[in-house]
Amino acid sequence: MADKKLGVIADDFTGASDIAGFLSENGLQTIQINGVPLQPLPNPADALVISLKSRSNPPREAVEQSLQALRWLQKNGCNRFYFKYCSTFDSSAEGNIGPVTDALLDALQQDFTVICPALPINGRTVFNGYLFVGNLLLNESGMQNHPITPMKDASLLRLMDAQAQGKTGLVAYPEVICGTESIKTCFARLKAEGYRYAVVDATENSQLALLAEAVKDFPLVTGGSGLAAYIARSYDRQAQNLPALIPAPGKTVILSGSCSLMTNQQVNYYKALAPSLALDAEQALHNPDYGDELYRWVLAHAEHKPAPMIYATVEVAALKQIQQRFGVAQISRAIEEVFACLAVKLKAAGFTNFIVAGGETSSIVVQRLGLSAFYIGKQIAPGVPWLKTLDAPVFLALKSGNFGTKDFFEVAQGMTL
Ligand SMILES: Nc1ncnc2c1ncn2[C@@H]1O[C@H](COP(=O)(O)OP(=O)(O)OP(=O)(O)O)[C@@H](O)[C@H]1O
Ligand SMILES: O=C(O)[C@@H](O)C(=O)CO
Repeated sequence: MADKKLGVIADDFTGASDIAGFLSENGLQTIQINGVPLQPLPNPADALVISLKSRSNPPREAVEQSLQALRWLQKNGCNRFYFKYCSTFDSSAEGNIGPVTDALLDALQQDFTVICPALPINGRTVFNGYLFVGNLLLNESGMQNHPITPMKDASLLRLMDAQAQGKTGLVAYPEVICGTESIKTCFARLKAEGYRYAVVDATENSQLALLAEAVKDFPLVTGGSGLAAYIARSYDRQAQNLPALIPAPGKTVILSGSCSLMTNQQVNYYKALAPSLALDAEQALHNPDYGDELYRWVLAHAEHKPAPMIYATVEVAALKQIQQRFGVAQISRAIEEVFACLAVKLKAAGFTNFIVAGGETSSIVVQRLGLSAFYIGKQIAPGVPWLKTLDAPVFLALKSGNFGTKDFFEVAQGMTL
């Protein structure tokens, strides 16, 4: 077990840094990589996390990218794999989680795996196969209004049945709490009955610890970052001391492209502390000079402490209006594009610390910054570590939409050296 190198395929960049943060905090030397590299990584690691931007892609593209990632991880010594998706099971109408899971199972010549998005520390729990956010069902939690992947059903069994080739069964709470052997017996029964995936209930970390033990010999596990933390613990490494990876003081910017409930609170809180500018959706779509205008505004406020913020974040009613007016895909892409161009210009102007909110937004920003890979630093909030690029003093915090408390942007900057 201890000699198995873990290869993670994450379907977005905030999700990748989420799992990388938990692996690292629980003792695994972890490197997060931007996409599928062209060459091997020289740096030693217990876990390699490939960040893809495949969550909202057409399923065929997501499958292709995930298989490329798998092949690269295999070539680079990984012999145990984790498909990381969102703890709120974010998937498009067609759904990518099912097809990618099927493709990875086939490539690894396996016929069974688990589905476990639970992340209790951030309020994501699974009971009787239903996914909860706090005490609300997923489809009543605000996630039903997600800009790109609205989640209208909380049943993980139904969601998987709609997306995947095989049958999905359940390992229910009473069987989980009986312990690892009980979970393994359920797996054996489900396999014998022709099920290909087992949704596993988990309402607390203690159940994730039992599950981590039960999947010890699985070549492929799928889930959120909660289970991964316990898989890392089972490697029995010493937890790492990470203070060196807190960013040095430097020019900092906050780019918020998330419209989640929590990001709305974080943006509102931060607006009272620092210069902030709302990104205008229409300008993003129609004004080719808009990125330059935002760039000049950020430069004019570069010395302010705490750092300036550009935000596209709006509440759900405004978001719906904007989407109806311009089209969901068009406006999402246009806004992401503006953030990406802005980040590139700011890096060229000497900005070193980027705090980005939103998975799609973070993914495009990091892709365009062209940073190859990252060491994992301290967690600012559960699931959001500071990242430092392998080869330059550039630091990133990639915040998943609903992660962090309302003072997240302030707390992140308070951690600089
Ligand atoms: N004002 C807006 N109008 C329309 N679309 C917007 C607006 N602001 C942001 N968006 C788009 O909404 C999407 C938000 O997705 P993103 O993944 O970045 O955030 P999130 O879903 O909250 O984060 P996560 O996936 O980490 O939970 C992006 O494509 C972004 O461009
Ligand atoms: O699992 C989560 O909630 C996050 O890491 C994520 O994937 C958000 O994009």
